[in-house]
Amino acid sequence: MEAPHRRIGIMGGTFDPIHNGHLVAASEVADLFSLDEVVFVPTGQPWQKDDVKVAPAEDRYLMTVIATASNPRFHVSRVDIDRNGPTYTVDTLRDLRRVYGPEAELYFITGADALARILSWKDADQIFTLAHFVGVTRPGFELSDAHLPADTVSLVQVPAMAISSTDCRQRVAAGKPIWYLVPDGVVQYIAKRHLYR
Ligand SMILES: Nc1ncnc2c1ncn2[C@@H]1O[C@H](COP(=O)(O)OP(=O)(O)OP(=O)(O)O)[C@@H](O)[C@H]1O
Ligand SMILES: O=C(O)c1ccc[n+]([C@@H]2O[C@H](COP(=O)([O-])O)[C@@H](O)[C@H]2O)c1
Repeated sequence: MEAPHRRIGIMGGTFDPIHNGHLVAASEVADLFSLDEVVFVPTGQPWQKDDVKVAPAEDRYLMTVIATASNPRFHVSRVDIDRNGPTYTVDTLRDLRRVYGPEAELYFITGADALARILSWKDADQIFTLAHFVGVTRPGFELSDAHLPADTVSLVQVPAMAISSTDCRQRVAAGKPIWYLVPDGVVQYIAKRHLYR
């Protein structure tokens, strides 16, 4: 009997830093869609965040590795940080298709805020042909697919985590704790590397 196609979740993000909202969303989608694995893909140059100071890609990559290390189904890909130039999801999906092969089923996970802006992404008309998209709820944002082509996106509810990377960075800058908003190893990595001060 033929082996079933592998189902791969893709969680793209700037992860500056990665927080428990990202991890809960990935874990919940993995369960709901019976994913074999979820690959976290830190951005190289997030062009829509050009006006924001972003931590070095290697720091964001290492924090993502630390945060996902204990979950055997979670992996981290360097495709976006190793590609030169601005990060476009159309490139991410093509690169990961090469990694996982033609038979793999790809599920790209986005929060409600990212999904709302998705038509501003490069080659937005093509990205929906390269993966299935899963939009997840996020406190403070409305989850909708009314602006998107039919049957390309699934909308799912995930446990509400009112956490953002922006808030984590601001808390560190203000000397406030980020324990339990991000994994312990990420708190320690941020302190060790003096990030966000
Ligand atoms: N608390 C959350 N719940 C659900 N999805 C989230 C949450 N935080 C981020 N996401 C989603 O994770 C992906 C990556 O997000 P990103 O790394 O930009 O984090 P962020 O918290 O939105 O960062 P920032 O505050 O710096 O903009 C996006 O699709 C985003 O919508
Ligand atoms: O392809 C694009 O043009 C594009 C524009 C903005 C964001 N994205 C992707 O959306 C994901 C979340 O991005 P961000 O900036 O909210 O951290 C991440 O995988 C980005 O590469 C993609």
